[in-house]
Amino acid sequence: MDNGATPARTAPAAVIVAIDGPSGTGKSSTSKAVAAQLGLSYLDTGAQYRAMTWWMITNGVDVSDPAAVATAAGKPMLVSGTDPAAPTITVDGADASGPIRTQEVTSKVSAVSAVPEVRTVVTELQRSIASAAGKGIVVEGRDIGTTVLPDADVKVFLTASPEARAARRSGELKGKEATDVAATKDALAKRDAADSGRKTSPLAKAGDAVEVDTTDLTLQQVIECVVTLVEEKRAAR
Ligand SMILES: Nc1ncnc2c1ncn2[C@@H]1O[C@H](COP(=O)(O)OP(=O)(O)OP(=O)(O)O)[C@@H](O)[C@H]1O
Ligand SMILES: Nc1ccn([C@H]2C[C@H](O)[C@@H](COP(=O)(O)O)O2)c(=O)n1
Repeated sequence: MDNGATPARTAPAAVIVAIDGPSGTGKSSTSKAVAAQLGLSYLDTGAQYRAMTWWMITNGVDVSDPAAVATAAGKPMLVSGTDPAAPTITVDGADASGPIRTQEVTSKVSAVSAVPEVRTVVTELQRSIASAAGKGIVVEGRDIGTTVLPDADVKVFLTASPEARAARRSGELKGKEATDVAATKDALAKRDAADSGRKTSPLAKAGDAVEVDTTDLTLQQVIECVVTLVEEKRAAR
């Protein structure tokens, strides 16, 4: 600009970050912290599938019957709040953040989320939330980089050894439900097998995702790694 005028400042383009991986690899903790640090929105897509499952259970839908689940898939109204400091999820206006974390929902969510009609409804919702996030968003789940947001700017696939994941989860559950590491490891393995083995958008690493093994990393190190990937991407634009 050579006319002496101050160049107009343009807002940085929205950045879309997809974080996928098996259960207990640190997706939620990492995604929330990265979003908060970078001023982005945050979406927990697992919470949406859990909310759908909770609605099915409380409305008497037989979750072992894919046809019944498919018929009901469009009925609940799911709303996700995307503030990383206080993410929320409501179903038909009711706060579902507590009920979706019960053992019953955890044991049934893989069956419900395997039903293609459920995935169609939830995927559409996820895309509309991502496209409305003005500054950008960190979206975590199982199929974000492969299916929901295949054009995401940054894709990360988190992994960790089964032992590390079970130990992390057992630590969380102490005094509440199960505390047995072996049982937790078993339950995680079962859920991962179901999530990876389903036909429609299974848990998978996108070809262009950066894989980060978090087994021997602290949560802070994982957060820094993802923040760096996002900053590098922004700098290269
Ligand atoms: N790198 C890490 N080192 C140690 N503990 C960690 C690390 N990352 C996450 N954790 C802890 O592990 C537990 C599981 O993490 P988190 O809920 O973020 O995983 P997740 O991948 O989102 O799991 P899920 O898919 O089941 O929701 C939490 O208690 C979290 O604090
Ligand atoms: N994008 C996603 C996110 C989650 N799911 C399913 C599979 C998980 O077992 C379940 C609960 O997720 P979590 O809260 O453990 O992250 O939801 C999926 O199919 N696709």
